[in-house]
Amino acid sequence: MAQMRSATKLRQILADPDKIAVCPGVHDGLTARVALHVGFDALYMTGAGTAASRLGQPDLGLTTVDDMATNAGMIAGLDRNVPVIADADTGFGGPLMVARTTEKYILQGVAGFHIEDQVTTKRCGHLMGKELVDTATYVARIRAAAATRERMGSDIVIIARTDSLQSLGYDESVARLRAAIAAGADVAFLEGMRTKEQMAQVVKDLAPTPCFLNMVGGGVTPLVTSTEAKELGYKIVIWPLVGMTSVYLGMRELCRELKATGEVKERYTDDGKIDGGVRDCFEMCGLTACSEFDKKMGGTSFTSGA
Ligand SMILES: C[C@](O)(C(=O)O)[C@H](CC(=O)O)C(=O)O
Repeated sequence: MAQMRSATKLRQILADPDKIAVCPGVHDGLTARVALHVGFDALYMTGAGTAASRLGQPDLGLTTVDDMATNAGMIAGLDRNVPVIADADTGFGGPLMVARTTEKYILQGVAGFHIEDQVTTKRCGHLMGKELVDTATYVARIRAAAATRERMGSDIVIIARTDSLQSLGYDESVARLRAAIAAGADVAFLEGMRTKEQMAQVVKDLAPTPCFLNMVGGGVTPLVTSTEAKELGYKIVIWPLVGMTSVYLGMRELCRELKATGEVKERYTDDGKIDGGVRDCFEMCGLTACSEFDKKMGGTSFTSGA
């Protein structure tokens, strides 16, 4: 049976008045596997986490389109039933480059992606000193993405992000989002909101276009629960740093333990099993499914178990 495209699935969530896509941020195969295992309807591939995990660098526009598209595609391929929304930063250049970016994201099986109006040497939306391109340049990026979607017969969800709140204020940001919607964006993302009033207002001002909410721990936007986000009218809420923060804290804890004591003690579940040991991690990544597939296909690598 043909599988429904992940973008179509994401569109169904957007169209369902009872639903909101709650997306943990993931940045690699393992963080994506954990999020899938816990059971989310959609995932978010964070650019910040991709820069940190693949390059060991902060979110300053250092990743290339191939860093991002390859990472997004690997994550999207782990479970094609779960749509992946991926960060596409500025689209990585002018209209021609944005078209290439869009094509790559579509071919990688990404369900939705966001493009913003920062200059190419962008930075995290929650840092100070962001610089913007003008509205015409921004709209050309969105138009190029929409034209590429059309040319490829794709229904990938285009999310227009604006970073203009910081320097140009609310009214100009809403005007930019309206212009992006007119150019073919499906979803609006006002980055760096500072008050709950703004968070409520933008949903009303842009209705019926669905809105996207970014919950960054330690960022400038007040954090609300996913239930509150839904009550405010948001259709997608991302928690982009879930993967990056947990790897950072977990890695730091175990490194400190090893440095201080010369060993890392086993962790146990409540029922006394080793937690997070080698077998657990491999199972998380599909060990049993791999060995069963091999056997079913007539392979012999796992006849004596694994
Ligand atoms: C959403 C975001 O684009 C990301 O890369 O995950 C970042 C998150 C971050 O750097 O804190 C952003 O908000 O710019």
